[in-house]
Amino acid sequence: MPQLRLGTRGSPLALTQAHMVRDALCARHRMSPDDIEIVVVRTTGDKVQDRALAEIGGKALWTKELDRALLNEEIDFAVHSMKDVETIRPVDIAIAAMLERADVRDRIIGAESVETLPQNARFGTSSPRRAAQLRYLRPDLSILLFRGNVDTRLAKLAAGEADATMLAAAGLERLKRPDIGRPVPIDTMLPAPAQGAVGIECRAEDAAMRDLLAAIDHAPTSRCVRAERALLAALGADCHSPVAALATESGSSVQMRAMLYATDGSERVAGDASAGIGDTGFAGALARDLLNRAPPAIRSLFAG
Ligand SMILES: NCc1[nH]cc(CCC(=O)O)c1CC(=O)O
Repeated sequence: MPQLRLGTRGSPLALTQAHMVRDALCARHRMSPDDIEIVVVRTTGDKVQDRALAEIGGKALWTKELDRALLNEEIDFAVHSMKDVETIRPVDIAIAAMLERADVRDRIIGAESVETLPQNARFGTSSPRRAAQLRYLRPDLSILLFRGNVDTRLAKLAAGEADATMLAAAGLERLKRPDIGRPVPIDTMLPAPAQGAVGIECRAEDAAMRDLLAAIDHAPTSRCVRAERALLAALGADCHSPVAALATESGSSVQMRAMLYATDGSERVAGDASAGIGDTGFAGALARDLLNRAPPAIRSLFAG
């Protein structure tokens, strides 16, 4: 009899991540996999595949249905790619743990590098961040809307719908396809905030669940991803904003690099900051610094 119900989206990547979380809990708490039932919940983002996400309007495309299942006690905890989790969460839902972050880079598929893409190549992506970064570096490219899960996008590429695309290395690794494409250096494409991190949420009041999950939390990942999310919050940004940010820890300090782009990639503003580990204010300060220096075309994108 399963005692805990784990909610997840049904994509192959989401299911893989759900199994990683189940394995981590079993290893840590000496539970058996039979104790954790995996419950697939279909989200709006899964149902609507043919339009740009920004166009669908509405928020919480990847989480709303899972949030509802959590609050209705149909599931006890939910697994997400932290990159897809809204900046502002319902107060009665807690991000209780994160697994150790994987490779944070993007991988380019269909070309060796951004620099060596043929002139005027067709680049498939539906990420406003990737589109803006590519337009900034390579204004000649034509950017095409490319949605769907990892396999769908690879199939579209194979069918010649675009010359190249980009996917997160973390997703490819978890799907056991780590050799597809080439990694793009961080200096060329700074990743999305929270890229590569898997997060686990539960009801804020569920102290027993929070304790179980806290035991599998990877603290450096949690701190870095929370700092990146604090930057987004201070910017008034969400996962559809053309923002790149990466926090990393070394020794007793944390560094963050961040970039804001104009949607058309015509301009960008970059900044970095460092602080002692555990500093909670430095990301907000970096956000304000970026907004102060941002040209109007960028500042107008952010509500912060
Ligand atoms: N927005 C889709 C999404 N959300 C998380 C990942 C990959 C895994 C991760 O970054 O943690 C992806 C696919 C991609 O960007 O290639």
